[in-house]
Amino acid sequence: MSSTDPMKRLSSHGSSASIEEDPAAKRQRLERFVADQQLLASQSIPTPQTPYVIYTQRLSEVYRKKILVTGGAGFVGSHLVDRLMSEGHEVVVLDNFFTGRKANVEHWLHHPNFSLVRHDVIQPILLEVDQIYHLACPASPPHYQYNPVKTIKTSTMGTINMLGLAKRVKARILLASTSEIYGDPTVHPQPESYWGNVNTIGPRACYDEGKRVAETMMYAYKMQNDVEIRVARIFNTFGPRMHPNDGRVVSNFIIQSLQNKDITIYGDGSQTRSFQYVDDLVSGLIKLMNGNYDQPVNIGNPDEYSIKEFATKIRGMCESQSEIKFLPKVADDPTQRKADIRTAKREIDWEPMVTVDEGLKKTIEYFQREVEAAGGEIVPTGPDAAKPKGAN
Ligand SMILES: O=C(O)[C@H]1O[C@H](OP(=O)(O)OP(=O)(O)OC[C@H]2O[C@@H](n3ccc(=O)[nH]c3=O)[C@H](O)[C@@H]2O)[C@H](O)[C@@H](O)[C@@H]1O
Repeated sequence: MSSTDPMKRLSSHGSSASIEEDPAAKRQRLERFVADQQLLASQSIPTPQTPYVIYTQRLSEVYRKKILVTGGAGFVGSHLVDRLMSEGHEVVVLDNFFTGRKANVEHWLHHPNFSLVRHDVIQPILLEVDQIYHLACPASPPHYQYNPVKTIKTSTMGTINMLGLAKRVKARILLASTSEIYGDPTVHPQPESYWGNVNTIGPRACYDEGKRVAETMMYAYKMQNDVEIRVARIFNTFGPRMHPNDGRVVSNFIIQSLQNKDITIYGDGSQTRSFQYVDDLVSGLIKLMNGNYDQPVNIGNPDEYSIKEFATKIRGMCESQSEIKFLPKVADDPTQRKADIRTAKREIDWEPMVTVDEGLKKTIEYFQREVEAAGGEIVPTGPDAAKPKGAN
C-alpha cells in the first residue's frame, strides 16, 4: 500500500541515490519540493506573453467545475481561461492552433487544474465536463475567408460535436456567436430581436451563415434534447493577445501607427463599429453562462466610432506620424454596427466597465512589446483572405 503522506511517498523514491544524504538535509529538500509544488498549484508562471502572475483560488469540490473552452488558446479564449483558472476551476482547452497560440496559455501548462489538448472540433471528442464555452472558430475576416469550407465545417460540425458532448454529459454549453449574424444591418443599434441582413453567397457568408446555423442548432438541441444552452452575440472586441497578423482594424491601426506606416482604411472610413475591451467580454460570458437566461444576448460596448475617427484616435494615442491611406472598400463590409445591450443589462446585470481609451492604452502597450519581440517590424495582414502567420 502506498503511503498517503506525500513526504513519506517522496522519500521512498530514488532511495539508492540518496543513501549518502544527511536525513535532515533530505527532509529539508523534500519539504522544499512539496512547497514548490504547492506554490505552482496556486499561480501562473510568468512568460513573455503573460509577464505577470495570476493567482488561483482553492475552490472546494462543491463549487469547483470542470470547464471546457474550445478555442481556449485564442485571443478571447485565453483571457476567459485566465479568469476561470483564477476562480479555481479545472479548465480543459481544446485548440487546433490555426489562429490560437500556445504562448497565450503557456503560463498555465504546469498547473494541475489545467489541460491543453491539440484537437480540431470538427472531430468528436469524449470528455467529462460540467460546462462548455464553445469559442473555436477563426474570427478575423482575412482568416475565416482563407479556407471558407473549413470555417463552415468549424461552425456546423464543430458545434454539432460540442452539442453532442453537452447532451451526453449533461453539460451547459455557451456558443460564442457574433454581431456578424446581423450582416449589414438595416436596424441601428442592433437588438437581439433583429433578424439580420446577410448575403448568403458573399465572402463573409462562411462565417456569418456558419454562426447563424450554429445558433439554430443550439435551440434545436434545447428543444429536442433539453440541452442547457447560452448564446452570446459578441461585438468587436480588442485587447492584449490579439494576433499581430490578425488583420482586424484595432491590431492593424495600432501596428501601423507604432511603426509610422500608412494607416489603411478600407472604403471612405464612414462605416462604424462599437468596440469592447476583452476583460468586459469575459465578464459577460461568465455571467451569461451562470445566469438563468437562455435567449441570445448581445455582449458589446455601445461606444460607436466611424473607422476614420478611430484611425485618428489611435494615431493620436500612439503619438504617430502615420498618414491615412484609403483603399478600396471590402465586399459586404457592414456599414454600421452598434450593440444594443439592454438585454444584457436586464437579464444578466452586465455592462462594460472599461472605456475604449483605457482598453486601447493596454492594447498599445501589448503591441509595443510584440513589435519589439518581432525585431522591430510587423507587416499587418491586409484585406485579402490570408493564412495566419507566425509561430503558434
Ligand atoms: O472584431 C470583432 O470582434 C469582429 O471582427 C470581424 O468583423 P469586422 O467588424 O469586419 O472587423 P474588422 O476586420 O476589425 O473591421 C472593422 C472595420 O474596419 C475596417 N478595416 C479593417 C482593417 C483595416 O486595416 N482597415 C480597415 O478600414 C473594415 O473594413 C471594417 O469596416 C469579425 O467578422 C467578427 O466576427 C468579429 O466579431
